[in-house]
Amino acid sequence: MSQAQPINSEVLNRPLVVCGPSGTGKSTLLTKLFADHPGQFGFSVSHTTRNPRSGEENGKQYHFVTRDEFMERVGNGEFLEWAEFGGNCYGTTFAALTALYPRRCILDIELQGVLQLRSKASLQTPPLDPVYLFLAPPSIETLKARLSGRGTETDASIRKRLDAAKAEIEYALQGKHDVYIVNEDLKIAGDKLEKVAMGYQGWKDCGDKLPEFDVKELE
Ligand SMILES: Nc1ncnc2c1ncn2[C@@H]1O[C@H](COP(=O)(O)OP(=O)(O)OP(=O)(O)O)[C@@H](O)[C@H]1O
Repeated sequence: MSQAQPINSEVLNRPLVVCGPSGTGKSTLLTKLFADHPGQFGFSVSHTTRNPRSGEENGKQYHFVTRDEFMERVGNGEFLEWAEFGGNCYGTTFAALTALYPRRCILDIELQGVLQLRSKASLQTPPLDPVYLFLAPPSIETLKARLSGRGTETDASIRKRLDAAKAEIEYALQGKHDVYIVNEDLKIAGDKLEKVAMGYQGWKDCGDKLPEFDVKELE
């Protein structure tokens, strides 16, 4: 990707929401994007009710809060998305996003978070206008191979991820994202992600057509 292409500065104010099934390659591609553009992008610091682990600092890895404080913030409508896992609450506040300015905020959130963000973003003052990007595997077979090939998951965890992948792909097939990128070749997908994330000219139309997935293969 040529660095000489003009950057559309308006689009950089729009949070970039990177969606896609676990194992598609989100972390791989985002790590490269951040390394290629230091200081350009920011990840928000989430709130959690879980206890800090040794070495964790309040405000750095997480904002550590009590359940009462968390629920008060929920009641105040401060979260763009939140969920409870394993007895603890985790969530992203709108304030955590705006704190990143002028860096472009990148969110890597799951379907539940995307749905919450969709219903709340336009109600903010000023309204948030996220760009929703779906990173797709080239096929379900490849997704399964990448998940098991990573060597980080137990069989149970792979099963859970494939169930979630089914919902993610079914939602993507409804055509609700702004851009779709198929991660077949890392270099090609990385160049497209860079174009979208940097708001380079033509970013809206650089995406791919979704492969014809048979989601039954995920059952
Ligand atoms: N284009 C590609 N070609 C071949 N292998 C790839 C490609 N993209 C990613 N991989 C490999 O697939 C595996 C899954 O990638 P990665 O961990 O980035 O997925 P992820 O979407 O971030 O998953 P999670 O949401 O679980 O963190 C990794 O082992 C990675 O090296």
